[in-house]
Amino acid sequence: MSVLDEIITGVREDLEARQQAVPIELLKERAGRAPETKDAYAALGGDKVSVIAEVKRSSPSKGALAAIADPAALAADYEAGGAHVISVLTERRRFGGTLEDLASVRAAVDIPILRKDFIVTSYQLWEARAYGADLALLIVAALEQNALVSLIERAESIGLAPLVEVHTEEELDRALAAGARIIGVNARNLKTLEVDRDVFAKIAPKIPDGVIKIAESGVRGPHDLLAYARAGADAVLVGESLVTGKDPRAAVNDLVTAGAHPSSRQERQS
Ligand SMILES: O=P(O)(O)OC[C@@H](O)[C@@H](O)c1c[nH]c2ccccc12
Repeated sequence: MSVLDEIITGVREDLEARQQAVPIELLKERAGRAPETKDAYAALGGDKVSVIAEVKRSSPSKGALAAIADPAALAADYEAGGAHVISVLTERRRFGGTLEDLASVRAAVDIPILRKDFIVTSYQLWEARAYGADLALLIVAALEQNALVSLIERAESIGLAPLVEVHTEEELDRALAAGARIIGVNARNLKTLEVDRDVFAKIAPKIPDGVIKIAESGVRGPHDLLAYARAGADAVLVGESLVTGKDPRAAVNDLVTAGAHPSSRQERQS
């Protein structure tokens, strides 16, 4: 079994317990009372390279990263540093996240929030909406094509922007065929956990104009953001280097400043 398969097996078990505890009708009611979602396309658009800052306690590759007793305070720091979107890991077993983290971050920031999890059923999209997310991650490697198509449609129909994650050209073709408008290229292979920062540059030229391109994983600082920007990234998604650093607000601000710098834009256009 690959790491991804193991994670999904655990996710399905936890999901079953939540489905027993909270019937979908109740979740839909709660989602219906949630405020309108924030515009993720606007937050990620424009000439700048946007920064998506992640709340992540641990990872399958590195184990414990940071305790993060107060995810809302961390997210508020990210926002104060200029982050454009916050990503909240809600997977419990390998990443140490919860839906309560999502709700408390929602109460603390005004920018759009991504629910980062291994979404395999629409129940999880309703959860995302009920707990305050504006975007939901859909991982192509974790989904059959018909499930991918229906989850994209369902997400959009309830006001969530789907961020569709790929790691190979074949997965990109599936994402595009399914109608993805925001595509994340993960430098980390979720089946082996290896990081290859060159994957973005290989895949990005095949993503059509008008589709938002996000480079995920492996950003250590402004240097990596600029390299991804030169390869065509509209945004970067950064976790580990922010949660393990001393000053997350300053670290986000350094990234945001690099992403706003005109020289990086000129390089991107040439
Ligand atoms: O911590 P990093 O290397 O900055 O990576 C962040 C993010 O890209 C990573 O957490 C991630 C990308 N896709 C995922 C899918 C599931 C879980 C986690 C992820």
